[in-house]
Amino acid sequence: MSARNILVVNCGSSSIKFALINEAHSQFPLSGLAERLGTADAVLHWQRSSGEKDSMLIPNADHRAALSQLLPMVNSVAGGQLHGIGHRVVHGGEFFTRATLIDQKVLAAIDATAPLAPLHNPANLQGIQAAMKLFPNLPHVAVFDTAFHQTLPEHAFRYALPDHLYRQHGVRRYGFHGTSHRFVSHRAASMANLAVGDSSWLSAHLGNGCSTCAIVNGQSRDTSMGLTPLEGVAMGTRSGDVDPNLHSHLARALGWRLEQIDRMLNNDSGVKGLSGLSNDMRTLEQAREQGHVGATLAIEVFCYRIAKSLAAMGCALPQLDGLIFTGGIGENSPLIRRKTVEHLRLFNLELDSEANARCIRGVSGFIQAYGRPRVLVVPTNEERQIALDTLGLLDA
Ligand SMILES: Nc1ncnc2c1ncn2[C@@H]1O[C@H](COP(=O)(O)OP(=O)(O)O)[C@@H](O)[C@H]1O
Ligand SMILES: CC(=O)OP(=O)(O)O
Ligand SMILES: [Mg+2]
Repeated sequence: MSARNILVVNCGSSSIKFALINEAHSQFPLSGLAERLGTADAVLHWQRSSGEKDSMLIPNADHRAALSQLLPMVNSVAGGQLHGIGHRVVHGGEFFTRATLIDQKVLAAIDATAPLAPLHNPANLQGIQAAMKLFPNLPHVAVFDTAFHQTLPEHAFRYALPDHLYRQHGVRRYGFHGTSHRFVSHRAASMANLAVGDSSWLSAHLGNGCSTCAIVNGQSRDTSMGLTPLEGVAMGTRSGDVDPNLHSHLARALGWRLEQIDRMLNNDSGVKGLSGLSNDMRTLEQAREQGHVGATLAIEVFCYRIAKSLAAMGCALPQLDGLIFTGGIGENSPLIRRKTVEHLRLFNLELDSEANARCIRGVSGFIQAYGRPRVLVVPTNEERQIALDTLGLLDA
């Protein structure tokens, strides 16, 4: 059998990453990114393995409009030979502990979990439905962010709430970004010459959504996100942890409705809310350089909360083999890495500033000042991991 082509579609909250992956080659024949979706600056970038790049503006395109531009391009590069499509799905609840072939029942289950991931599952579903329409005869596979965290021990996944809320209503911590935390912990182990099955890591996935994770012997043992991708550290537009009484306070004191509170916490908070400027870390870093007070504060809060969350994750580790930075911010921002690690002196962590500056734009490496504990920058590759999981399912 000749090497198979898999298209991976990763619909994030504000972006679509896509990659055409051939199982025999490490390079992607075609990959790309549609970003700033839903804004006037929406743009589609793509790149061939030859290095040839191009882009086009797609003003105000949503996920569906962006996909209808890129899917025919993918099919043509694959010479009409696509063997399957792997879709990132953020919330799989307790229904899905591994990659799953998508049928009407699976679509309904993804839809049913949408209220728990309002920024993501609807985008993921749009991606799946648009792709299924264009390629009705291909197998479509869902790979869930939540699946890797199904190994959390019960003391980590339960909230201190009445038992029936879990038993009857599934109210528990699920965790997200599992595909990324899994991928980077495998890479980190191989970079450090350690066995995945005998190593312990802290991982910080810092993108638009941000989460931390404790990984022991290849399994997730705790993670900062919970029932929904809102819990945990501060993010681009999401608040992360707040006092649970905030909801009733806003309702009683200010007369806010639930939808208003939801929108504020998911869309108008995080570094965007704090800075009053943007959710884009590049913009905030530039504004901070120019003395913008809100951007400066947003960056301070962002880094302190990540450090605090990583310190808490340390409870789940028998020892620390290394701290991994990944995601758009984790892979590209020496400033955020430095300011985060400055709060982690208690763990004997310190960065080498030259190594820290060098690890940007896809360059991986060790950035700690001394031998141990290690601090690593590891570009995530959710797309490759999703393709591997998709092929694994097609083989099974
Ligand atoms: N050079 C950079 N410096 C700082 N932040 C960056 C840089 N490049 C990208 N980012 C940030 O990465 C974030 C997006 O991360 P990404 O993982 O692509 O997001 P998503 O969660 O949508 O997949 C944005 O806040 C963006 O500003
Ligand atoms: C779960 C989540 O937050 O995903 P993203 O980082 O793509 O927004
Ligand atoms: Mg992401």
